[in-house]
Amino acid sequence: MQHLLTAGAQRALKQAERIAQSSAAPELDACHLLAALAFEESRAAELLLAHQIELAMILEQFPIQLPEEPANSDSDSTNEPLELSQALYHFPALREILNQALEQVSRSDVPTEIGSEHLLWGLLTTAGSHSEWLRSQGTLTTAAFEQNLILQQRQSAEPINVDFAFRVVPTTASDQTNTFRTIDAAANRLREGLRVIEDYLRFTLDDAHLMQLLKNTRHQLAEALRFIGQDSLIASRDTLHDVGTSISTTSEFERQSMEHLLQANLKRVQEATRTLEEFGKLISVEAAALFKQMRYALYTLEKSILSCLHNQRRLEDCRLYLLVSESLCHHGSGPAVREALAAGVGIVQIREKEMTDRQLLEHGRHVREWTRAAGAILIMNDRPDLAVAIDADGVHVGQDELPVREVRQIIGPQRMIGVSTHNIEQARQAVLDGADYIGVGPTFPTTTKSFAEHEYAGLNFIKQVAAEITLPWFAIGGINADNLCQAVQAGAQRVAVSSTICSAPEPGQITSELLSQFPG
Ligand SMILES: Cc1ncc(COP(=O)(O)OP(=O)(O)O)c(N)n1
Ligand SMILES: Cc1ncsc1CCOP(=O)(O)O
Ligand SMILES: [Mg+2]
Repeated sequence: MQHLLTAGAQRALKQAERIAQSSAAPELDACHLLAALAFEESRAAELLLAHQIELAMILEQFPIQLPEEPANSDSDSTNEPLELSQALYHFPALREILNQALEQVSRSDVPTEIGSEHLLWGLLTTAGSHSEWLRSQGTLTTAAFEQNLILQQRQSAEPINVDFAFRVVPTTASDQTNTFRTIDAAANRLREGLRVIEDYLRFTLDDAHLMQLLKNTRHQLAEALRFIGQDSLIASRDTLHDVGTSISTTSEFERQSMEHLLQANLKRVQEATRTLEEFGKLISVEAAALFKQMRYALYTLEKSILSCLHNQRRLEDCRLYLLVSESLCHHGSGPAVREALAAGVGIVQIREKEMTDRQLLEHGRHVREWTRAAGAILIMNDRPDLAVAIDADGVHVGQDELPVREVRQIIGPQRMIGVSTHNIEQARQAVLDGADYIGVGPTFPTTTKSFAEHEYAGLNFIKQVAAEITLPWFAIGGINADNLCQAVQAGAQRVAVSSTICSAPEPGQITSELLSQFPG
């Protein structure tokens, strides 16, 4: 069977060769490929960034010198398919890495070409200083990597491709100066806008995860500007004669709220990256590619920040989340749900594993009536289709169930999506995927759902999430009136329980007891 390499993987291999040459290395080795993967716009680069590994860190660690000249797009043409056997022949020093990449591809249940992400997998799983270093950095582990790989494959994101074919290099001195001048102004706008957003994330939202993502964008800007040339930018700057500095609209000085200010700056940075990308194409394709990556990252960041604010408002009064299962309730789920609602539960999930669809539909419609009457939120577990059928407010999905983007297609833009998470990487990913809230656990041992011993995320996971995520989240798993205070002390502002309320002889009374333990 033939195994082909994607255009991205081919580009990375060729770039690795160029890096080995410019570094005056006796031969191509793994660290050159690592730098090439981070350098090239590729799925591997996205994965590295997702795990907080940047090109600058690689350059600091390994004796690498990047080529001064950008890659020549003609000689690096990647239109010809490249077979693995050819790659093994041309790059014998990378044989083990290519073989590992092939092994990872063979695990996929759909026919897949060997992409840059598989080369990165090869780097991570072959022995050497490159893999030792990779594992010691950021959050990259083989498990986390595989998880992300699956997510990337599921999302099958189109590779971001800058339109190199239309590259027109400015020829006159005046065109060159004006191009650098435009880039300089846009870079300053971007830097300033990023700073405003960062300060908002730091002092108002207090979200360390989103702040880190924004910081990554700032580093990327510095990296991209290296391809442009700082000296040319400064030399071309002419603020005194910039007609834009004297034109201002009153709207520039009006900010009705903190959120308005935030949104204006989110738009500002996106516009600036677009200008950088377009004018950057005239100077450096590498820089243009990085600007494009940044623009996409900023769209995702905007969505994550705004969704965080929106969902904080939606779940403001929800401290206690009840997962109701008929089999756990002594007197039937009806009395349990109604009593818990009367005592102040703000959100109810229908979690039934045994009911037929017809039963679920009928039961769901009843719970919908009770929750609506109480002004509470109703979530359907596992089943986006039934969430729509009973007009629930949302659906909750686990790590092995439909991903957020598929669920969104089924339930529409208004309903909420909750995602279960069992470690910090999953929690960060759920925020970026567009979850409206996350379940965080299991916190304590539980008999309601089986977990292997090692799967107990415990209070440490609660602490990690509390330290960096402000999208609403619920600590879950084995929480009762005796241990709830430990979850709260670890940083949980919201908790989800099932058996503690369902199996209680007086569900209303235990609900009040749990609620009374939240501060304020
Ligand atoms: C709020 C909340 N958090 C976590 C879960 C668990 O979901 P999942 O992992 O899909 O397991 P099941 O509940 O479906 O068995 C949840 N349901 N709710
Ligand atoms: C569904 C689920 N997901 C993580 S822990 C858990 C069980 C929650 O039930 P209980 O509150 O009875 O432990
Ligand atoms: Mg589930």
